[in-house]
Amino acid sequence: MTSPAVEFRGVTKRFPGVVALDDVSFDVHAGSVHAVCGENGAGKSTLGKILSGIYQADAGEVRLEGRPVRFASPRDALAAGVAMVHQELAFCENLTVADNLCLGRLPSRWGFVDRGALRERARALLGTVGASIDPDRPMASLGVAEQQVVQIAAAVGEGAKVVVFDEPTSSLGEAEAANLFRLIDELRERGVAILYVSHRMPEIYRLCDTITVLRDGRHVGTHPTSELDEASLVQLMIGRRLEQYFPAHVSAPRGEERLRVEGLTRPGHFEDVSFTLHAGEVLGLAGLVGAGRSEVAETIFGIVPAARGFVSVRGKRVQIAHATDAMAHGIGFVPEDRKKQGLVLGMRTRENTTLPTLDRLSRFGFVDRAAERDTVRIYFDRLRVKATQETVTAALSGGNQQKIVMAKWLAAGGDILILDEPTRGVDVGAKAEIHAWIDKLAAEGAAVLLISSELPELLNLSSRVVVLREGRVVGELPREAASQDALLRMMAGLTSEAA
Ligand SMILES: Nc1ncnc2c1ncn2[C@@H]1O[C@H](COP(=O)(O)OP(=O)(O)OP(=O)(O)O)[C@@H](O)[C@H]1O
Repeated sequence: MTSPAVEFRGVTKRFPGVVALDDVSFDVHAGSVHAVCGENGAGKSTLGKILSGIYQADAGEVRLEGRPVRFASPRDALAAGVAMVHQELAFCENLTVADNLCLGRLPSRWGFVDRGALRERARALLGTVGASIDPDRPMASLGVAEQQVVQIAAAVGEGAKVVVFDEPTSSLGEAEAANLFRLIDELRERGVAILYVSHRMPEIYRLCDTITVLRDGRHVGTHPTSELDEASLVQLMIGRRLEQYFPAHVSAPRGEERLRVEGLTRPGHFEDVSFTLHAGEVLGLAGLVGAGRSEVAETIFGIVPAARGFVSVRGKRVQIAHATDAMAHGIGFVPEDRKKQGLVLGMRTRENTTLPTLDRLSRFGFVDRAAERDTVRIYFDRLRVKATQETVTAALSGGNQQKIVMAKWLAAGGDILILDEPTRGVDVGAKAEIHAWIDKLAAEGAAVLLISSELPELLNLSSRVVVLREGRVVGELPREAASQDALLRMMAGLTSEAA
């Protein structure tokens, strides 16, 4: 019998104060897509990083086709046939697509790089994954989906036998995700073994043949997908049953107008955007990637000013030139890109959580540390943040960082909340908690503007959905009329522009 493509044997990895992986053993087979599931901080990314040479295990062994391997770097792993597809730019940004695809084996003639041959090789590689990206484009000009396609082409070009994907769809729209799934199916057909880390249930069930669950760094089971239904999977991950993903709505009558946006325009990003947001409602903002949703949110919060248009808060026109102006008007903002806008990664989790709240927690100019700790404890417990209050935020897993951004704005208690992809990268238990929280906030009178690429999330939580396409508002649907299909058609421009 042939050996499995990958065998993890007793793999253990410690970071200061935490055992990220504790004696993990399981096999991954060639020609299969193998999901790795678990709560935030369970050790999923760490496992992928050990396999692809970014981290080294403290104990245990990884075997590739039966042979023990120990990679000192991603380059080592790639040479042995293991590639990782990253969410963030993993390439040299200022080089072209072709340079990046052929790094390490640049074709040369008489001592010079042969640009023509380079371009041809890159084009051929991109062709193998059905992509028609111009090889001369600088990497930095590519969107996330295109960058991933280039990474997959590079992996195929290197003859990778194992490819690790870590939450690859978290920044993709529906169409881009569908394209990625097609490519992953093709990799499987070629006999590649795929390790697939994700929190998104539908895609795990769409793609994966086998599911491994980690909890607190320990292996709690490996099962064929066909033998593990969703409820059992969730129970394995979080150690308890989860009754519902979406809360039963606590209905709140629509109250006074809190926010009005009129003719808001940032040329090249969005044009003439108008809507109102009322107390007690969750207003969904839908659109494809690039439709301008996040840009509108950033402008309302004062991160990038508008060229034209007005914002009114509680019936009065206001000038919001900086985030501090927005906060003074009771606006809170959970941004899409937590690393750039949501968190100071070098700070402790406690400090990040109470940044907007320090005034309230201070007396005579001194922060009341006990009150600060109590506040933080409440939100960390409810969101089940897996870190101490003193942990440096950079050391947290991605999902736990997202929970800190949520905790920060929930603690700040503004009555207008803009949430841009609030559950991105968050595990299923905390996701349900955040959903219930959004619903409760609205029931208690907050006005919530919700941006989410996960349509079920948007549809279940919003009382109305405004649709943006190419920077313009193209329609509005009340909850009763907003089906996934109707929204997708509107987002893609396949329907009349009815309001
Ligand atoms: N470089 C690091 N330094 C210190 N601690 C780390 C580091 N990387 C990970 N950890 C810790 O190891 C544990 C596992 O993290 P890991 O990123 O593997 O989790 P995960 O399952 O991928 O979570 P998520 O779903 O949130 O991405 C966490 O407690 C995390 O804080």
